[in-house]
Amino acid sequence: MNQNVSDDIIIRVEDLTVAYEDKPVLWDVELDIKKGVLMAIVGPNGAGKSTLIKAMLDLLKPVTGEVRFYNEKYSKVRDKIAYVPQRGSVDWDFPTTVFDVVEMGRYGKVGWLKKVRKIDKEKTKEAIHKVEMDEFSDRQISQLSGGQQQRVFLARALVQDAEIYFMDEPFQGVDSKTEKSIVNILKKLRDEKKTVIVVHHDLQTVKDYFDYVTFINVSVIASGPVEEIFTPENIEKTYKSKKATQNNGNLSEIEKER
Ligand SMILES: Nc1ncnc2c1ncn2[C@@H]1O[C@H](COP(=O)(O)OP(=O)(O)OP(=O)(O)O)[C@@H](O)[C@H]1O
Repeated sequence: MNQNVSDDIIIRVEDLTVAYEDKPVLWDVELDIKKGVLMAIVGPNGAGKSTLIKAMLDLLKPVTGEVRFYNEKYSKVRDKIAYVPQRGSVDWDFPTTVFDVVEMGRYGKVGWLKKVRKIDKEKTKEAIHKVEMDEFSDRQISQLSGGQQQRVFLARALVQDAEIYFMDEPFQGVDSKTEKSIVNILKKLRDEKKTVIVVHHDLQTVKDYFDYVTFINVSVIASGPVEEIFTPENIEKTYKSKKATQNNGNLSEIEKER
């Protein structure tokens, strides 16, 4: 293999199969991701998009396969990786302020029991400013709109100064102004040579927002530059496949189908 090409690849997913109980939701996923891409992960409901991200971040144990970042296990490089989970996965009634939630993003750098330094406060303020939430800094998180919650999540990821960002549906439930400003932040990260991987729902905006796309429906259907891969054929293959909807079988039944 061309040395430069392989050097470019910073995330490698090999032969990844993930099941809940004995129901497989990802099957033999193979995926290479290059440094500096802004990539959408696209596929129908239940296709396994969130599961893929969670398995990559060691939040789920795969049946088979492995994921490597910079040729290392996730546990070795976790401080280089930031994750924005789905907004709905968090208890927004927890009594805490915007500033405190964003500052928590620094704990990976500070250590839980150490004192937050001046630099951490400054970085927190800077991230809140980037997502245009300055005036809400002292507000309780229970008193935010959906779009504002999403901005807080984003700031919490930005404050980590990571190299790789995973985001699970960052545009869900936000207005178009917030969506545009989030897209601008993602593009800026890409321009700074960060790698940004986003679970995304809206096929209409893939071409405008992203430069790489991965189509997934239980397995990877296609992955690569948007201009090459975002074709009607691949969209049809991904969305017409009944894999995700019919996939009620167990591991051995799926194996028979192959
Ligand atoms: N904790 C769980 N236990 C059992 N099954 C689960 C669990 N989480 C997800 N699933 C199932 O796994 C499949 C893939 O779910 P996943 O959330 O990864 O899909 P997705 O592509 O992100 O879907 P969506 O676009 O609807 O968010 C679905 O059939 C879902 O019902």
